Amino acid sequence: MKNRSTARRSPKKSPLGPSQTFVIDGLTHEAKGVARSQGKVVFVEGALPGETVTAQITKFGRRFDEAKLTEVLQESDSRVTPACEHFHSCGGCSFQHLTNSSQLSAKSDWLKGQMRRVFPQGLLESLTDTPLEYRRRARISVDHKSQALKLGFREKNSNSIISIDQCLVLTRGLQAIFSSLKQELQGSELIKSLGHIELLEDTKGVSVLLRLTEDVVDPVKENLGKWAQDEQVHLYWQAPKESKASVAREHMRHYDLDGLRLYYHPQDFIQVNAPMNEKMVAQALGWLQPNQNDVILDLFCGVGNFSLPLAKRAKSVVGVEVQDSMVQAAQYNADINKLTNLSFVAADLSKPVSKKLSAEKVTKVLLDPPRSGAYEFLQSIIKLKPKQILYVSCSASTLARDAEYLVENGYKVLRVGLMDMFPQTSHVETMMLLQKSSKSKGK
Ligand SMILES: C[S@@+](CC[C@H](N)C(=O)[O-])C[C@H]1O[C@@H](n2cnc3c(N)ncnc32)[C@H](O)[C@@H]1O
Ligand code: SF4
Repeated sequence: MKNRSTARRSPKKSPLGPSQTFVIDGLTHEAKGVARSQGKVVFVEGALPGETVTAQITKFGRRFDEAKLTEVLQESDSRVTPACEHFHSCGGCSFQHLTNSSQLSAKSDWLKGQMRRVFPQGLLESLTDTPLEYRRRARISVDHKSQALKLGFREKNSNSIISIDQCLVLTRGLQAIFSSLKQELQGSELIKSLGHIELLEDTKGVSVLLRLTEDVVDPVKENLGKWAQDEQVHLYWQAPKESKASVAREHMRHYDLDGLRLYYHPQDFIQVNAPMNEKMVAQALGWLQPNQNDVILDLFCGVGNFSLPLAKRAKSVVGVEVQDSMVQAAQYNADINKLTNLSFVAADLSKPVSKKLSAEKVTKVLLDPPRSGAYEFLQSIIKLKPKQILYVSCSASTLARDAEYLVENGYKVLRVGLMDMFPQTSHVETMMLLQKSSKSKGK
């Protein structure tokens, strides 16, 4: 089976051209306005459909050019003043100049386009929650090149770090800790030994992980320890040679979901938007309708975010995950929540899995792969002949590719839902329910 590529070639860099006027008639999913000039497409960052703007070409390409917005001559009704003062320079958000409803319709139009082959007539459902203060995890970069302390995020279209004072998509708890930490680190010796900082907020509280690039003497650590005590924050230190911080069982993090408690290492994957995660898991349960006859495979299961809620309702669940440590955390979560119909397997799903994943016939499969999708494992899923497949995806293009393969192999797309897990950014989370069509029984 050949992996079908979804990549697009970028145009070559060129010096700025003269300012030109463009009429914008579309929007890419990365929030670039689309214009046409002398038969060629031009992407204008920051411009919106319906607007007339002036912009300078920054990159000339064979198929399309890219331009930098200089002035909006005629403004769209969907344009708003970005809530965050860093929006124009920070690479974290791309949609803050659009009203929330226009962001959602732009994402929805884009998703419909991606789904046109597998769900041509289908009505897209959508799940939303608060547009700001939703991120419970952030990775803060540290700039060592500048004299003044620079803690922040990557600049738009660049690798440079810009200093951030307040990030409005972070939970309130993380916003407060970020500014307090920034103050605390002013003039601290620690800065020169810091790779990056990870902020995290969950049911247990707020924590700060410091990735060290060189060893630090105890008094320096103790100073920050005092700050952490005052702020009631848990500190984790990742030593220079560690690929993951060493964390004792009692210092594992946890979050609550569906009446369950899920433990995880502070550097394990968890869904970053807690309210949306609750809604997403509830929707997955509503669409998949697990019942006492169901044997369910939860692929790319992490620490059991879907597996445990499914196991509360199904006959049995098997979770599969590549990282051994997450498999152990997932098994611990099953045990501590007293779920005995749930087991976990460590396996790399980008390769054929030699072991049998379930002793019983699998009736339903849930999969939630990383951005690259699950193309390599689709054949194995088809062989299991599940009645239903629920695909959760953070990349609509790989989802569309994988869904096409499943449709070619006897599945029908019943429902597609957009989940606005990352408001203000161009990222879209999607859920798709597929059912084995009755015609494909022999396959
Ligand atoms: C998008 S996360 C979803 C995790 C979980 N379903 C959740 O909701 O928290 C994808 C997960 O797939 C795992 N993963 C990535 N590549 C994998 C592979 N090749 N085989 C199995 N698991 C993989 C990651 O470690 C991560 O836990
Ligand atoms: S990621 Fe944070 S700092 Fe950056 S633009 Fe978005 S809200 Fe502002």
